[in-house]
Amino acid sequence: MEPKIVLSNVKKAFKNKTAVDTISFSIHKGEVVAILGANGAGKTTTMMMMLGLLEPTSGTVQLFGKHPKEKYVRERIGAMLQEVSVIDALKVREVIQLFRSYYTHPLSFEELVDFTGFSKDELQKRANKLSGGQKRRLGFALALAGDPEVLFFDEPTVGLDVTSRKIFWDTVRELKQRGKTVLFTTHYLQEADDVAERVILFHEGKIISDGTPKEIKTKLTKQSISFTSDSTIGVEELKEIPLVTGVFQKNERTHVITEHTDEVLGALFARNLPIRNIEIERGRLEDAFEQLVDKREVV
Ligand SMILES: Nc1ncnc2c1ncn2[C@@H]1O[C@H](COP(=O)(O)OP(=O)(O)OP(=O)(O)O)[C@@H](O)[C@H]1O
Repeated sequence: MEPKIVLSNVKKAFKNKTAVDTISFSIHKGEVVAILGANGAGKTTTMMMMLGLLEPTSGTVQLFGKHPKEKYVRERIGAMLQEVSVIDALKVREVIQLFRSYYTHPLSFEELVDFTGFSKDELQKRANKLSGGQKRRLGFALALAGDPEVLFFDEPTVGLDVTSRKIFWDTVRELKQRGKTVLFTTHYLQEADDVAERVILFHEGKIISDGTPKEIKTKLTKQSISFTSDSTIGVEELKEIPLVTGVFQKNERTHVITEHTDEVLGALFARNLPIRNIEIERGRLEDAFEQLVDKREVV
């Protein structure tokens, strides 16, 4: 089956800044994909190019085999961006109905309300009276209004309380069940791990990893032995221990990365190093992420 989204060697440069640097990936029907990265990594710029709101400096973006701006594409995608601007003078109910009217086969009003959890009172509120979280939920309803095949969410849960977050992710799971393709950006590692089956990791405009959360974890988070020490232990000394693949310091703890914890632990003791509070950790996406992007990593 043809991929729904194809980016080929896409680059976006602003005046003196390359926001996205020659990236390529394809996304197929039914995938739920997280674009993960720290602030400024290029996630939003990439999403804007997929939506046809920004043109790449070079390379191509195709949705359904076409340019993102084509009507065929517009009718099949829905998006919720960081800034939700709504028509202030209308009530929530009216905005939702208005958006439904733009599409040939919209989702039913009841379904949209159900998905976004709006109460009767909230539906009567004017859009300009909504809280940040409510606005976001309205943005979600509007993204879904046309019953799109592909959905884009830029930092969807920023500003949502715990309950709204849960409603949102439950809905994304439901959308997946219905065969929808979902792309979302986040810098919450936990969200990517919980919800996405594929994580594309961005760092300084480049893709530095693309795989399942599990693949990322096994690829990157070798086991790590961490400890504290009263006296400074030279990084070089630790790096010299056989089977050690990395050493970094974080929150007063020294982390030694290895796939062979037993042997390395043995070597640490054999050297009589003054280490305390030893912990062995494995495979947290959080750590994988830090290992990838954190300049503090020494090896
Ligand atoms: N219109 C613009 N003009 C100049 N530089 C820009 C523009 N838009 C984005 N940038 C820069 O490009 C880089 C990537 O920005 P982008 O918004 O895509 O990152 P992001 O990963 O989405 O981050 P965030 O989570 O903060 O939204 C940043 O350094 C940003 O300052």
